[in-house]
Amino acid sequence: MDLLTLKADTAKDVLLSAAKVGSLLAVGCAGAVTVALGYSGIYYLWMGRKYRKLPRRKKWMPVWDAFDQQKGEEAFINEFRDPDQPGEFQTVVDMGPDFNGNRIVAFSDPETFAKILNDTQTFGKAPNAGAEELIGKDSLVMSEGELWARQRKLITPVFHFSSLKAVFDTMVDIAVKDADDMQHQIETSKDHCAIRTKEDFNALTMRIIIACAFSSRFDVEWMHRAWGKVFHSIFYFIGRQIVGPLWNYIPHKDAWGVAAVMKQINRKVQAEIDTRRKDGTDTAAKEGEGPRDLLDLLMAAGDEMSDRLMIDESLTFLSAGHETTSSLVSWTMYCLSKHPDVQRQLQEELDAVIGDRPLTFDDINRLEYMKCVVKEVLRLCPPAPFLDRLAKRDFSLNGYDLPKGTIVWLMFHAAQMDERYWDKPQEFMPSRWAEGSGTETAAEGGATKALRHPYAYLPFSAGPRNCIGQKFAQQEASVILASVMRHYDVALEGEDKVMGIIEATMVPKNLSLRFTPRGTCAHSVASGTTTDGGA
Ligand code: HEM
Repeated sequence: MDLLTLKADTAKDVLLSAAKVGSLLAVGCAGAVTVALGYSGIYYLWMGRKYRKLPRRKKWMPVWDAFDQQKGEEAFINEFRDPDQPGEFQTVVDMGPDFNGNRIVAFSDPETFAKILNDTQTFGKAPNAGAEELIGKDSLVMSEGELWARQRKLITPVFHFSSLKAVFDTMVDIAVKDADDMQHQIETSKDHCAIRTKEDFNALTMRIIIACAFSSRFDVEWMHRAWGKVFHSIFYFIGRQIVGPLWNYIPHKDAWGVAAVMKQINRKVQAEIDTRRKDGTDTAAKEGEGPRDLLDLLMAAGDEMSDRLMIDESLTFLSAGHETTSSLVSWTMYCLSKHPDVQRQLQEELDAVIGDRPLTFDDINRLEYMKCVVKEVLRLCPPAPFLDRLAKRDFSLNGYDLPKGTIVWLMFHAAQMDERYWDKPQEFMPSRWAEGSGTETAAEGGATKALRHPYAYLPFSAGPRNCIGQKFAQQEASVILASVMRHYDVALEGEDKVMGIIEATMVPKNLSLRFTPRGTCAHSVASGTTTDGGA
């Protein structure tokens, strides 16, 4: 009996002590969190005084935009319009704090873009924990300083003219096969049309990058679904910024789910590189037996590149190489569906330049009107509407002295829509790019109109860190457009509910397009908005 009482007393004591320790820990943690929050608050207010002279955005916290995706990119940039001159944009706006506490300041004028993009000592890449994990912090896109410079030098030849020429036939084969699939759908559907959405163009550009960069060695359907999961999950990237690596262990599809998919993608790319090493195909490419694809070129680029870097660059090709181009193709098809006369002019050019024979590499350069159409789409609906940079030291811009740690946003889309630099910026006018129209920038070899500024048009950014894959993307978009538009008309399916929203790029939400053989569908090319320049 005594023994039992003793045992019960001991158990009670243990429970009481555990409860005491527990409450002490809870109080300790709460205290630590309060002190940390208090300290951050004071620090934030202290730093905030450095931004007080800046014009503030009406809705101050950019954080809410991430949760408020439905309003679309156009509504977002319209908030920056100058209230007194609605055709122009405010050149500088204090956006408020980012998720990690850094203050965001948005700039919208070309002069400032030029200063920021060419000063890599002051403005570095902005931190993006999720993206770093996805494509590696040492990859060309994410790295900085000497590591970046070395990689840029090594990778530049991968996108040389000769490489683009080498992958041209592969691009054409895949685009033609897709156009043939459309024909099959048209013949078998009761409406005699083929329907395409943004997802379909996404699968197509994924197929092309997997063929050009990895000799079709990955399962396209799987890769398309896997990247789709990652890109559609904005909360993964927000969660990683706020919570850090612990976010990857939270049992939710936008946390652990995305982290697991990214690991699988990584493993597949690693396995492909290992296989090439084992089979000796990397050595064959190095010894001049002819590289088959972009990964071979990368592996032949030099022994300086570790396996890890090779994987990171391959992941960059896969991610940057399909989502951006599919946005460009989707937006172009959308604009053509809204402007039947532009569509007709493009088709007439395709007939005149290519006729009935297969598309060749030289044709792409001769399709002048198509180039104008693509340039205009990149101005009006840019897949990369803005960029961010982190200030590595104190800086002065637009008459404001701002501190190290500021995140600067470069609002390319705003400058591309600003009346100070563009005639009727709201209108889709491919003809503004025609030679002799006076609107080409100096960088493109044309005359610079007083109205224009070379940094008022930056779909691929500019300066040392401009897009290395821009020629590849333009070639790919041209091949797809030529292969489809020479045979089919495009029209919107149903009402126009399309709006640009930001995922990994700016994508057309609610896009559904109807393709019919040329001239067979009265409402496709014969109706709709009528002018090059219509609203
Ligand atoms: C329409 C298609 C594309 C658009 C609009 C686009 C846009 C951009 C932009 C704006 C940047 C600058 C990013 C920054 O500085 O933060 C960039 C960088 C980059 N892009 Fe593209 N891109 C496209 C297609 C491609 C393709 C097809 C590839 C590769 C296959 C590619 C690979 C890269 C790489 C590696 C960088 C980083 C360059 C560096 O930091 O040195 N891009 N792109």
